[in-house]
Amino acid sequence: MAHLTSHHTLPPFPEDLRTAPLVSVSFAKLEANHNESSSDFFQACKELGFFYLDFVGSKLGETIISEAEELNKVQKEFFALPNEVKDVYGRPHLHPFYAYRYTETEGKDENGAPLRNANYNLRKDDILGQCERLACHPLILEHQDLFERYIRHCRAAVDVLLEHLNTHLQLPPGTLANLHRIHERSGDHVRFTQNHPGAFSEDRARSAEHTDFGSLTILFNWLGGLQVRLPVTDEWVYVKPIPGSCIVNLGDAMVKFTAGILRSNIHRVVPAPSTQAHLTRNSLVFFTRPEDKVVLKRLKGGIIDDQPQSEIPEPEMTSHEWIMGKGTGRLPGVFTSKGFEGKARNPEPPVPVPVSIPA
Ligand SMILES: O=C(O)CCC(=O)C(=O)O
Ligand SMILES: [Fe+2]
Repeated sequence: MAHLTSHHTLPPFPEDLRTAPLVSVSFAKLEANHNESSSDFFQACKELGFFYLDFVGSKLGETIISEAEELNKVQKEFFALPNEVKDVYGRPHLHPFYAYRYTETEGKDENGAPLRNANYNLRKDDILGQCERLACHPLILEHQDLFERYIRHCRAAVDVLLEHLNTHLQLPPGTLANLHRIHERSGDHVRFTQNHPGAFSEDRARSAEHTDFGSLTILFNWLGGLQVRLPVTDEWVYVKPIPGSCIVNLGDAMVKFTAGILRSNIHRVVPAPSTQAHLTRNSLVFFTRPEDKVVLKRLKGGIIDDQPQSEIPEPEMTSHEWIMGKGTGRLPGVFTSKGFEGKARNPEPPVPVPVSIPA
């Protein structure tokens, strides 16, 4: 059988490693409104906030997989460019968040320059022509059509998930969809990421701990290195990449909308494990966020109304304010279902210093 993905070209994820018990949900079954799959999906959104979305057998899903493989090639090409070329599209001069950013590692390239762990955030509204476009590298423009298709397809998949959530939460029809209309300005974006091999460092791992701050994240990775902290034991465990599936996780906005019914789980990226540790690691992330103007607060209706009221009043922020605050370090700490955690532990330096890269 032809391989849908390039995972088989890489050394396998180690067999003996403890991994996170992510449930696998068939996207084709969700598209067909299969009841049991929909219940499994909702359970996973409440309990761990992370699950595999198996795209095999879905036309849309398999299209997304092949586009992710194409974009993975594009990102490798981008990161291989000379640093001074990438720096043109860097933060903060381009944009405080939708830009290229990096941290230097101890490793050196063939010219003796420090190797960089980096990411490059590319805004949905730039790619779909919904705002004045930020400058981007010509490679991005060359693949305009691929980016556009990828964003529209990921968004179509996200819309299916939002619809199932809406039903389980017993919200009036279209409530979540109306907070995430693709043609409205939002912080949705594609992220390229690259990390070079390096020894595990407790400090670095800790500074990488984060929750995603939007609604739903569609993540493709090819090597291990992603870890989630298990809700009950607080143990950090690896998430094994599965060919044909993406990893979906929920972000802070979904916790706020549902007064804590849904979970935005803490996670981090550490060096790839043993058999894969010598390889440079890439991941491709599509973040969905609520529309910029949406105020992040509990929604009214359905089973959310049965949730207890929070005793500590939280400041109400728009989605845009929340993203920019979290994305640029003005809102330090990790947001969990209990509120902010570890504020003092992870103070992200303010721009323009290159920073470690939370979502
Ligand atoms: O690289 C990964 O596997 C996860 C990346 C991630 O969590 C993020 O960019 O928010
Ligand atoms: Fe993340």
